[in-house]
Amino acid sequence: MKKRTILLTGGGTAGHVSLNQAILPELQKLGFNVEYIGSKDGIESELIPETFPEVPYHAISSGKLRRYFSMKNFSDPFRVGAGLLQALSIIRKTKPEAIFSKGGFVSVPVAMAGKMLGVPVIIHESDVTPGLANKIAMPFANHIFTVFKETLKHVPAEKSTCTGSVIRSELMEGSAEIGKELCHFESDLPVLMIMGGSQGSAVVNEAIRSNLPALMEAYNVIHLCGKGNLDASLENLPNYCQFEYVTTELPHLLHMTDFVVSRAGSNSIFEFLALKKPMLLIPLSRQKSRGDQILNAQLFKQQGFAHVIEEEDLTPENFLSEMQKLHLDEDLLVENMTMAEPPKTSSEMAKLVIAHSKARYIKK
Ligand SMILES: CC(=O)N[C@H]1[C@@H](OP(=O)(O)OP(=O)(O)OC[C@H]2O[C@@H](n3ccc(=O)[nH]c3=O)[C@H](O)[C@@H]2O)O[C@H](CO)[C@@H](O)[C@@H]1O
Repeated sequence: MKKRTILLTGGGTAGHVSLNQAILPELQKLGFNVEYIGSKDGIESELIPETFPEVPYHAISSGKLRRYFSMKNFSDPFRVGAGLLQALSIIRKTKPEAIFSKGGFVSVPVAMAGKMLGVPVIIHESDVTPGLANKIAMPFANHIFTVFKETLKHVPAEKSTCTGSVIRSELMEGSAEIGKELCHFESDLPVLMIMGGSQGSAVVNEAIRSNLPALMEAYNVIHLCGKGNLDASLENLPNYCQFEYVTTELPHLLHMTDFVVSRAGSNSIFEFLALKKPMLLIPLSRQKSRGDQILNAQLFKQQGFAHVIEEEDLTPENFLSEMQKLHLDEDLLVENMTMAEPPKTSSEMAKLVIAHSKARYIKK
C-alpha cells in the first residue's frame, strides 16, 4: 500500500527549520512519507538534504515580505506568485494528508496552496508574537500550535492550541567527552557557550571578542559566531574555540557547557532550558525586529530561567559584570529550570500533527 504523505515547509533561518528536523523522523516512524517544500537558497536547502538525504526536497521561488520600503518589494510579489503555482503543482502530485508549516516567507504560498486544494494546513509559531509570514498564512490554516501560552492572545483562539516547546531528541543525548575532543581545551575552567542565533550576531560577537582576554581567564569559550564571522587572528588560543555553525557537534558542545550567552530566539532558549544551562540573553533589538526576542527573553526572566541585558544597554564593561551576576545566580537559575514544564518530545509533536491531518489514525 502506498504510504500517506505529510508535507513540511518552513525556512529562511534555522529557527524556522529545527522543529521540522525534530518531527520529520518521527513522522517517518509513524509510517508516513515525508516531503519538504523550501526555498532555493535558504538554510533549509542545506539542512534538510544534508540531514535527510532520502526526503524529496522541492525548492520553490520565494520572496521576502517586508514591512519597509525596498525596490525588491516590486519584484518579490511575482516570486511569491511563482512559488504559489509551484506549490499547487507539488501538492497536486504528492496529495498530502497535511501541510505542517514552521513559518518563514517560503511557507506563505505553500499554506495558501494547501487551503486552495483542501489540504489541512497546520502552522507552528514559536515566538510570543507571530512573525509576519505566519500572520499572513493564518487565515489559510486549519490549526495553529504555539509554544508560549501568551501567544494565544495574538492568534485566532478557536483554532489554536499551546503545546509548549519541542526539543530535537539528539540534543539531549550529547557527550561532554566528545565535546572536549572537538574543542581541545587545555584547562578545566567552566565552559561558556556563545550563540548569536542561527546566523550569528555582530553585537554578541563584538561583546565577546572585546572581552576575550578577561573571559579566557575565567572560562573555556565556545563561540558559535555565524557564517562568515570567524576571526583568523583568534585561531589557536588555548581557551577559545570558534565555529561558524555546528550541526552534529551541537549536542556534544551543549553537554560540556556550564553557562550560555545568547540571542533570544525561541528554539535556542528552550533548548538551553531543557538542558538547564544558566543563560544571559541579549535579545535582538526593536530597531532590527518586531521585538519578539525581547518578549521571549522577558518571559524567561520573569520565570527565573535567564538573566537579560538589552542590546542598547550593552557595553564591554557591563557585559563582564553581567557574567559575574549570572555566575552568582547559577544555583537558583538551575533550580528554577528544574521546576519548568518539560518539553514535548518530537514523537508527541508528530502525533499532534497527525491528529490534525486527514489521517486521523496512527499505525501502532
Ligand atoms: C534574526 C531572526 O529573524 N531571528 C529569528 C529566528 O532566529 P534563529 O533562526 O536564530 O532561531 P532560534 O534561535 O529560534 O533557533 C536557532 C536554531 O539553530 C540551532 N543552531 C544554532 C547555531 C548553530 O551553530 N547550530 C545550530 O544548530 C539552534 O540549536 C536552534 O535550534 O527565528 C526565531 C524563531 O522563530 C526567532 O525567535 C528569531 O527572532
